[in-house]
Amino acid sequence: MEGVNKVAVIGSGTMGAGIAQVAIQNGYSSILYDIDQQQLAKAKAQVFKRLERLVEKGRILDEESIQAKEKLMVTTDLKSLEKVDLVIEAAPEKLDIKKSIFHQLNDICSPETLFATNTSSLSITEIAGYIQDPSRLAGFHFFNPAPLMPLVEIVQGISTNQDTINRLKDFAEKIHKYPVVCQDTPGFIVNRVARPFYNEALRIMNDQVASVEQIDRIMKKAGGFKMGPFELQDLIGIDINLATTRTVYSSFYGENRFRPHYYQERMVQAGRLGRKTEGGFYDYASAEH
Ligand SMILES: NC(=O)c1ccc[n+]([C@@H]2O[C@H](COP(=O)([O-])OP(=O)(O)OC[C@H]3O[C@@H](n4cnc5c(N)ncnc54)[C@H](O)[C@@H]3O)[C@@H](O)[C@H]2O)c1
Repeated sequence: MEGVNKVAVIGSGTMGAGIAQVAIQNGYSSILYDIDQQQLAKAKAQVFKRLERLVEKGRILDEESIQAKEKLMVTTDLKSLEKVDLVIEAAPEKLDIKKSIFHQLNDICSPETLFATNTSSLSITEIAGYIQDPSRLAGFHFFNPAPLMPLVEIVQGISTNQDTINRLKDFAEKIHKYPVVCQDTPGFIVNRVARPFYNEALRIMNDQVASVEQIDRIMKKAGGFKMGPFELQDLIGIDINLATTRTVYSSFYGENRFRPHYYQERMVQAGRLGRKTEGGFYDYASAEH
């Protein structure tokens, strides 16, 4: 089977914009699709700005930035994905949204198209069931920020075939990521390991043992983490993080060690989702954080 030449990314939010940037920087013509025209324009501007910053810092040449920009197309028309070789879906972490997207893509794309989902915690096996041939869908899980984080988990659902895994591994290497193949278990590897990092920090904060700032500082200074659990929740998006915790918890049939903390839900109810809303556990509108 052929390799990947043309890529589409579904959803132009935190992850989708970053994934599209990675693809165009590595020479892949890419279509970035979203239902929200304004968000698409914002994502395109963000990607262009990040490329320009890389030129300023001397990390890439001006010519490379220009070439990358030329490879990005944005659209709100799903039918323009007809001729792509690989679709990476990075829409919100809601099963019904992903279901509707893959149902439509199943009819739009060729039977050779590879399908990948960037889901953090939903079942790959279940999502694969939304297309006619579930063997050609796998998880392709980037980490935030996608242009910087080297790891990609390639998640094999029960029906995913080896050819799909091999083609995704090959693509991951071509975009200079480090692929790790794992099976379709709740939270895969990283998000399962990371649950207590967030949950226990929320409990410590809510029990007034230490403040948000203190916990982050201790985890960085004493624990050697690049970011503390609250800074990381703000970066990821508190809604996205809560959705992941909920799914891991229910997928393990309510195992207590994965139980979400209600304070995280309160933050979502308050609309404080983190950096994307200019406020979460920290404020971003005014502060230099
Ligand atoms: N945020 C993270 O740190 C992170 C890390 C790894 C994986 N993920 C996963 O990546 C996916 C996207 O997360 P995100 O943080 O980028 O979300 P986000 O909320 O930042 O962006 C989602 C985007 O999808 C768009 N969208 C909504 N409905 C759509 C539809 N029907 N079709 C196409 N686009 C639609 C929205 O307009 C928005 O631009 C989720 O599955 C999430 O679990 C997130």
